[in-house]
Amino acid sequence: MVIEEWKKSGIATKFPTYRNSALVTTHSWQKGKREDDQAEGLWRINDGIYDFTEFIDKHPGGSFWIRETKGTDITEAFEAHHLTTAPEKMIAKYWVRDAAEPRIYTLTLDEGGFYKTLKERVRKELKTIDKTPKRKSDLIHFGVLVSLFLFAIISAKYKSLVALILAGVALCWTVIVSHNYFHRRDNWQMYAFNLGLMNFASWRVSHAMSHHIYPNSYMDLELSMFEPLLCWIPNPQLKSKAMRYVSWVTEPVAYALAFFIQIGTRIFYSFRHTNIMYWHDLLALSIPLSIYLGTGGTVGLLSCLRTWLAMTSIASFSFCLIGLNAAHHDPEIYHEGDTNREDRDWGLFQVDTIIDRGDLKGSQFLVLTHFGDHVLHHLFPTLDHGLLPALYPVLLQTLDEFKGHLRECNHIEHMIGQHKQLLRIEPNPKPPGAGKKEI
Ligand code: HEM
Repeated sequence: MVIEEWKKSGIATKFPTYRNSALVTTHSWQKGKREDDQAEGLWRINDGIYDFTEFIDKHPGGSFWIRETKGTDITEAFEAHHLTTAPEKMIAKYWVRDAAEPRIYTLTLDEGGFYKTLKERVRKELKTIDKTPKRKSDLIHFGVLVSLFLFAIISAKYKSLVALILAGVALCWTVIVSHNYFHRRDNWQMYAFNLGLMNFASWRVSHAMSHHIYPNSYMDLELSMFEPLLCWIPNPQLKSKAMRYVSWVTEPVAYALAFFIQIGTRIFYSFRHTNIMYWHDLLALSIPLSIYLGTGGTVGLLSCLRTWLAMTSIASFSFCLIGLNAAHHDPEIYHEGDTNREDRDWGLFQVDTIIDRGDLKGSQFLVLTHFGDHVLHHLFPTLDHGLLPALYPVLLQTLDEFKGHLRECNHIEHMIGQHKQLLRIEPNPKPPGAGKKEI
């Protein structure tokens, strides 16, 4: 089949099927991936087909990861989620046959390449570094979680706008800090992510399996979910001239409604198509309930609901303001259609799709609440953010050896860059890493 020129991906030989669905959801992404991935109904790692059915409930990281990836190519996800060598040794037992067709993904994970070299060094480094920052992350998570409930109650009881804004910001931070936890084996902290009307299980697909593995490409669900409202891919087939400028106006509305749009889409899709709701979606209701009980029933139910919806909207706005301007969108950053780096290493591709927030470095609180240390987080998503700063020396050394660059800028620069990216339709002719802002 001939692929139209604009549909050619820089990281795969196929235009993803899910992009043709009427409504883009985690379910349509997974369904499309099963059709595209040449995994023969089982699990594919490199050119091998494996049957992990027996292992689903035994997986130390939780059954979700294996169950939800059945029928797909998990090569990069498998590599990025394990720092020990144990999983690699275990898979032989589940091998079924060699795959009939070549892999559709063209990024590499070669021995001696950037990612494998860095991972080996990180594995060694982790044996020696101080692990106490992990406990500090737990405390920060607990602190923002408790404060969101306290501010919500105070806001309803005293009709305080300041407390309402603080409740919204605390909710936004709780959601972002909980993201530190849902990338790992199951734990209680990840459930707090759902307080913002989004769902950690859904985000394990759209964020951990899609965005993290294939950032800024056609396979990145976190890009396609915003289209055509906001479109960062520099391609006139995807964004009309009007849409480029209109997006600057619609953007604040999209920010304020993003959390509601997510749950609305999931409810609609569950009714019309396949259920993608979970019991833990109900956790968000603990907020209005706590407001009601915390005010001793003196505030009416309607008022409790109003406070909850208002703080959720503030949280949604703050979340987008932070998240969409955190790392990935700037004309200097690789997006689908731009010129590729010659070295196709998966880890270098991650580095090329990110400019870190330099203004957050040094503060564990700011890093956790603002998606900081983003390059290292993309490369090693299961590591607590508190451990990442200790890994910069090996990262910088390895990047130097493989002609990669760690780039940094501050929040304002990211906001300007993100808006320029919304306007951009010309592919970047320069290979990644060749621009300014290197450190
Ligand atoms: C899509 C594929 C997979 C994903 C996304 C995944 C994800 C994860 C996660 C998140 C953890 C917990 C890490 C932590 O909290 O530190 C984990 C641990 C683990 N997984 Fe997987 N896993 C996958 C496939 C597999 C397979 C196929 C095997 C072996 C047959 C395996 C074996 C293990 C083992 C032994 C651990 C505990 C030791 C370690 O973290 O290295 N996983 N996995």
